[in-house]
Amino acid sequence: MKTFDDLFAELQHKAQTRPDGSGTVAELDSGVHAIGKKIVEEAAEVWMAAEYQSEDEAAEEISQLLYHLQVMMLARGLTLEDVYKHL
Ligand SMILES: N=c1c2ncn([C@@H]3O[C@H](COP(=O)(O)OP(=O)(O)OP(=O)(O)O)[C@@H](O)[C@H]3O)c2ncn1[C@@H]1O[C@H](COP(=O)(O)O)[C@@H](O)[C@H]1O
Repeated sequence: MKTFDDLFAELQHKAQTRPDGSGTVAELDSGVHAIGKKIVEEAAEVWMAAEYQSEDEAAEEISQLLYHLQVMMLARGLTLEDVYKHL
């Protein structure tokens, strides 16, 4: 099973190698403003799923929010350590 750290390493690699067809590369190219809007959209989906949908659906929405947060970290040049030091 993929962990948060595994996904971040995968996304870092995608950002560096920029493979064709990568949604991550496309999202990074869309910029911080667009990524921020995606985070807000996904956060709302987490809220709605947590209130009205199943546990699995809520978990899926949370995974998508975590993904977009990682894309934002990459867009801003942040590492896992930069974030973890605040936990
Ligand atoms: N974990 C994710 C992941 N979670 C969410 N998403 C993106 O978030 C979208 C989900 O949003 P919604 O369900 O709200 O669907 P949507 O609003 O219709 O989506 P859009 O129209 O906005 O694309 C998906 O379409 C993906 O674009 C993800 N995209 C990629 N990953 C993983 O990231 C890695 C790299 O992916 P690529 O860069 O695409 O190769 C792979 O391991 C993927 O599994």
